[in-house]
Amino acid sequence: MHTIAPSSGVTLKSLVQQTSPPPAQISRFVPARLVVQCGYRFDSANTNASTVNTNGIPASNNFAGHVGASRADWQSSCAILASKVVSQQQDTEKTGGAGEITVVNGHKSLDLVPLDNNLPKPLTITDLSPAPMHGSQLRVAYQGVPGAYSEAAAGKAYPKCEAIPCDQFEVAFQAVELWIADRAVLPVENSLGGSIHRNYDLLLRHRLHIVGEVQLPVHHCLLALPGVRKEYLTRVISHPQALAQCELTLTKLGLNVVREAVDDTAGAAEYIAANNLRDTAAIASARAAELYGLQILSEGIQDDSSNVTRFVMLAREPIIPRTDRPFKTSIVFAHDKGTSVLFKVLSAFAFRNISLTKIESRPHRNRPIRLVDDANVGTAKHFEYMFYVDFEASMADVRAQNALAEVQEFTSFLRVLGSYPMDMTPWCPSREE
Ligand SMILES: O=C(O)C(=O)C[C@]1(C(=O)O)C=C[C@@H](O)C=C1
Repeated sequence: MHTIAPSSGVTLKSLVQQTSPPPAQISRFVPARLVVQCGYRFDSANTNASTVNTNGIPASNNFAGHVGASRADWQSSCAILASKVVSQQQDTEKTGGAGEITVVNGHKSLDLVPLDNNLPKPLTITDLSPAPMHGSQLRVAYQGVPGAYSEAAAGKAYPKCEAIPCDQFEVAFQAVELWIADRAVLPVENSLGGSIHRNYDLLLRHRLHIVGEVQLPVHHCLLALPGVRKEYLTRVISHPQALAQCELTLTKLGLNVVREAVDDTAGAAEYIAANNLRDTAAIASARAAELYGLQILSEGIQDDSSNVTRFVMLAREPIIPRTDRPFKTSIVFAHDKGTSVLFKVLSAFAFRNISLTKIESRPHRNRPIRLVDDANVGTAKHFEYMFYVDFEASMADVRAQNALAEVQEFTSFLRVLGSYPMDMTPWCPSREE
């Protein structure tokens, strides 16, 4: 796998104003984490998504339909984002607090840091120009910086790909929608930390299709600058999932440290190196240690040696489902009125001997609460959900088609997110990341 730099030099302003070609050189000051506050709706019609046709593939797959109503919508979204990004950069410049982690939208974010290496920089929303250079290699977007587990997952899913780092999950989705990348590889769940809810929400909001899955053994290390001893540490930083996956081990190590969340594991390592932080350690991969010149203080610090993260591969087009190898299908649906709807939906699979591998519920964004009046006891507030279900069958299998036809009768909304080959790679601890 190769990594490439995102299409450099395209400022958000130039994208919005459609002016002259981008400058060849961008500033060496790159945001370790440029936090873009994506409060806009990219495609408001998404939750009324596609209908299911006879082979189970969502009928609507028109590119223009993916990117909001028009290019003007996209540009005005960019203009709003541009002003937020610029004002945020100015704030950061004013405070100039390298070494400090600030809180933005409830998340810790890292300040601008000078960086002098040749590693590809993560795509930010400002890089999303729909004029990619198209080589022969598959371009695969992932969230994080080089050395992130997601980069390893991209390489496992597409061994000869060009991996494109993105600073947020949202940007990875948009990179595919805007043809900057051909695929995105994003984590959806971990065996210790559970679901990555953000990606479930984004799967619904965007119109990409799941075309595969890949499971990556995740082997965490505690990293610090060369010469730093564990006793000197006052803080451990990492992705919230990585902190969760090492929670018990960190306590057992007896470190007197605060734990702080950042956007990705390798980004934490990069941040320590860039700011020469001798009191801070990162939880990240051995590859991140190598890339950012850190030493490994402890290896295998995840609470379970068989720690594994499941990633999905996303594309603009669905793949044609087959029956000659094990397939999985992912759907999302919302309740219709009536009783025992969830039971009825799950029964549609049980009666056909189709195994469910996962069920996840998320708040129904358009209708989070339903009020039910009872004359005797008052008004009850019921939470409304979107249910995500994975089941072990291909949409080419008539059992799955019949099950979904039945599910459609009980639900107000149903979308097939993808029907794709299951990752059947045998468990092999020696190939841990
Ligand atoms: O931070 C990284 O290195 C990532 O690739 C993200 C991520 C995640 O989102 O779960 C991926 C795998 C591990 O579970 C920990 C973190």
